[in-house]
Amino acid sequence: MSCFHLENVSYRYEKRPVLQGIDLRLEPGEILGLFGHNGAGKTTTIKLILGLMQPDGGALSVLGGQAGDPQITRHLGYLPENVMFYPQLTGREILSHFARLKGASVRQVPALLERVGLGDAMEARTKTYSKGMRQRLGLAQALLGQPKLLMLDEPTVGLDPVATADLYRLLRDLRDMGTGIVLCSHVLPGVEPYIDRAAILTDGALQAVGDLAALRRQANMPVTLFLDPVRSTAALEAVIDQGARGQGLLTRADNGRLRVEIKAGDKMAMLEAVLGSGEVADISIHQPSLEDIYVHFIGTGGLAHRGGSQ
Ligand SMILES: Nc1ncnc2c1ncn2[C@@H]1O[C@H](COP(=O)(O)OP(=O)(O)OP(=O)(O)O)[C@@H](O)[C@H]1O
Repeated sequence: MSCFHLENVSYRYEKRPVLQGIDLRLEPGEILGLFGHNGAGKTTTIKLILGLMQPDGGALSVLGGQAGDPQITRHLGYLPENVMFYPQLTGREILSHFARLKGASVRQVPALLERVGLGDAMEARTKTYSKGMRQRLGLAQALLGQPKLLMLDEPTVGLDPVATADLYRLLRDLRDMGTGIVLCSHVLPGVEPYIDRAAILTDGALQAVGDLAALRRQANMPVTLFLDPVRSTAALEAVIDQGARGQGLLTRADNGRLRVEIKAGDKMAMLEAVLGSGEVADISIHQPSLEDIYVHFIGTGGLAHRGGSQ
């Protein structure tokens, strides 16, 4: 049973379409990164899955049932982008309150607070919490009742690098125990090793979905080779020109190294030609990163998207 399945889903606020033809599925034990610029439609997608709104078109199922059904909702965990808590209550009191609202056992509260690193602060009022501590409390709230589907909106905002790494480790553990996780963000650096698949959303439409290898294929971006010559960059360049067989590669000498951009499918043939020549002392290969791919799909309109159409 999928954690959720959106088929050709669309949604409009008043008359303005904000999601169009969204096909997206999440399986248990998988972390999906949902990436997009401000206003791309990430939060709207999550709200539909939570059942807070109904799609205007298409079909949506959540944990095999209907979004918004209380029997389904109790198995969902959600960390909103901006978490606010009653300042006069302690972390333990707040989490206990949310546990009662969710119909989850209050007995799990201390262990959950320990798990998110708030064990020592659980009896302190949240007005004394730092932003990162409030974010951790929000995460504990999302983890109440061992959700089968966990959705996190910008979960690393306010976390320092150590806390961010802790969060990703925790998400991995949950994933390994079978939880389906959606991680919404526009902060891409560092997230790549922790997600199984990424979905890239712009202006309410999915541009690409898949694991990193699939996204690289879809983006069809060049691979960059950095080559250190044995004798001279000119001699090495001649080898590359020959290996390229007139394909006109983008080659640039940089600090005594050659930088070559080549289609992914031509990479191995070029490497063989270069290695066989005896002209290369060292090679490093740069594959497009998730960030490169994101920028590719967001396109040159990336800056124009900042702030969305809000
Ligand atoms: N309540 C609302 N009424 C009208 N339009 C809305 C409402 N909420 C969101 N929108 C619009 O819907 C579009 C998608 O918004 P959404 O919040 O889903 O984007 P997002 O990808 O989560 O953005 P961000 O990264 O800034 O949180 C935006 O253009 C936004 O202005």
